[in-house]
Amino acid sequence: MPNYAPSPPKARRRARGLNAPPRAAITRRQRGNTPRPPQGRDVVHDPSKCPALPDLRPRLAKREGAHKYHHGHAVVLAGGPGRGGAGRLAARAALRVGAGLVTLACPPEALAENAARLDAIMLRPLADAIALAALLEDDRITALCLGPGLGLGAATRDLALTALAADQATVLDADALTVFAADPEALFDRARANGRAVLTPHGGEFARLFPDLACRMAEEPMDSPAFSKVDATRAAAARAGAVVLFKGPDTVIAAPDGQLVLDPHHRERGAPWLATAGSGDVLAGLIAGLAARGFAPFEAAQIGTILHVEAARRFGPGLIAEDLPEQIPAVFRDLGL
Ligand SMILES: NC(=O)C1=CN([C@@H]2O[C@H](COP(=O)(O)OP(=O)(O)OC[C@H]3O[C@@H](n4cnc5c(N)ncnc54)[C@H](O)[C@@H]3O)[C@@H](O)[C@H]2O)[C@@H](O)CC1
Ligand SMILES: Nc1ncnc2c1ncn2[C@@H]1O[C@H](COP(=O)(O)OP(=O)(O)O)[C@@H](O)[C@H]1O
Repeated sequence: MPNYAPSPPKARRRARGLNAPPRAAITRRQRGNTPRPPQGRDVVHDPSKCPALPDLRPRLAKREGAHKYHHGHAVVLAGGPGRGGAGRLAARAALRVGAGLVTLACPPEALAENAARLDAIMLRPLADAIALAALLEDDRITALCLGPGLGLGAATRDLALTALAADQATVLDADALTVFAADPEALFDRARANGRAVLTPHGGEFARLFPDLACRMAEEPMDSPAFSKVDATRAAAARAGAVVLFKGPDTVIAAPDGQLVLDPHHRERGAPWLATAGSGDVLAGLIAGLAARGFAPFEAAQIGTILHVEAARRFGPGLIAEDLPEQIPAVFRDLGL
């Protein structure tokens, strides 16, 4: 059971290392005497106005006269019987965000369960990594999402490595990250070669893939400035050769080339109702859907994060993960699409 009693300062700092609070809550002493302002390629959006969204309006709109394949085909891998909910949430999000087609690929024994739950989302049996490699030879498939509900066995590892050997943009989340805890370099080698991967860890997953960076974030600064979530995310992206979206109330997104954005919402426009099971699966699906539509991985991660928070804020209290994809049409309407 989590302990909500006031914690002693050291334990509180350690907790912050894995899921840092907004920087406003970090004292000057914790940051060290020379906090590093955003520099170089850092981009920090206006938190209250989300200026990125109006700019994106024409690009998020569906082109007149285009057919479904012009908007890309996202494939989401789902888990076995009884474990398909996470994949279905991701697939629903990918479809709502505008991918022209979305296919849920699941172990053959889970077909009946998924068939009973899906209509607009297509369904396909996928036995193993060999079958995935064959599926991804179809170059009309433009993005892949895997991890939610997949489990922590060798099969998930094989699926992730196979996905990254293909040409599609690939979003890896949840079990597809945790399964590499013992040898993250195996994941990073393939992600670097792929060049179009997005990793979406929460604090626990980040610490499994980048334990040294998580430890540095948790350390009390002595003589040098504190190592922040921004620093850690940038270092992680460079190491992994992938876009890293480090989730939380203060989401940070970094690309391997040093580009970095903070979630524009995290201070004035927070969405604490997002702390609910499955909301991360929806985010992974939104990013995959946007990547399928042709957005570059770093951009898909940014836009997906913004739409995710806007959808949560639009629904408000009582939000559960299923509600998020259903809010996307309203968010699009708010944008004037
Ligand atoms: N509706 C569904 O079908 C859902 C399925 N899910 C799937 O269930 C499987 C296992 O999920 P788990 O929740 O057990 O795995 P997690 O890796 O999320 O949680 C395991 C442990 O990690 C730590 N942790 C979790 N979130 C953290 C955070 N933000 N910061 C720091 N530490 C954190 C906690 O100690 C937790 O006990 C995954 O495949 C996942 O995709 C979940 O996404 C929830 C919803
Ligand atoms: N307190 C919070 N405020 C805002 N967003 C949050 C908060 N807690 C979690 N989130 C967001 O909710 C999502 C949770 O994802 P994740 O931890 O992967 O959950 P799950 O595995 O259950 O899907 C992430 O996008 C994260 O940024």
